Amino acid sequence: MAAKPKLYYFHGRGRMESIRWLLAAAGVEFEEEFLETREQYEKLQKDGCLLFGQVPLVEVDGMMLTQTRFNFYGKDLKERVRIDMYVDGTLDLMAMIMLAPFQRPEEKQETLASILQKAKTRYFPVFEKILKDHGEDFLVGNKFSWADIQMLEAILMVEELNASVLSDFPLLKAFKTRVSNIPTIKKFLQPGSQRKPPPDAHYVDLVSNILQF
Ligand SMILES: N[C@@H](CCC(=O)N[C@@H](CS)C(=O)NCC(=O)O)C(=O)O
Repeated sequence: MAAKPKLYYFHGRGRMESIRWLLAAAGVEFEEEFLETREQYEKLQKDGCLLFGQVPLVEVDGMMLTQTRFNFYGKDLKERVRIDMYVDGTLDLMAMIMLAPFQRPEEKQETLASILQKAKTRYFPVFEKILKDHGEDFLVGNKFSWADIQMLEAILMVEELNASVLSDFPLLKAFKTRVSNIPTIKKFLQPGSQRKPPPDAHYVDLVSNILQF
């Protein structure tokens, strides 16, 4: 049996969390090595594991993968293009939320308010309309895909900023319930899974120290 994929990242969400979501949704078990020191990060670099000198790093069957994306990936090119567009859109939204904790406290509140506004006016209306227009259960091809996994991750991140953010988006609300109840996802959402909590001050300090910014 092939060894479990091994994930190298900080003990927090960041850019690894979407990969954790994807593996969890696929029912793939994985191991994690958490970066706690600058030395661990430098060793990965010295050993040539980090193509662009960056984490996330995923080790699968002896291959060292960065820029990591896995497949839940549509039946043809047209579906894949749509999945890519939706994934990249939600990733832009999530990246803003991901980076906010690294800002100075006086900027942070303003940034979070602006992210929330963008979620409500730029991103969620698009996905609400997609669901309304095709009337299907999932975003692409009436089949559970990477776009759905990441949409749910994004919804939950935005709800951490404002719990009632979906009140004007009934189809997204129903989508959230539907996807959350897929058995592998349901398991990942339960306490004790490898899902990580929102970043706290300790996480922010740790990442800033290891990456030296
Ligand atoms: N496009 C890359 C971006 C990776 C990235 O920005 N990683 C950050 C940590 S979350 C990093 O390693 N920064 C160190 C650096 O760029 O020197 C991906 O998604 O994997």
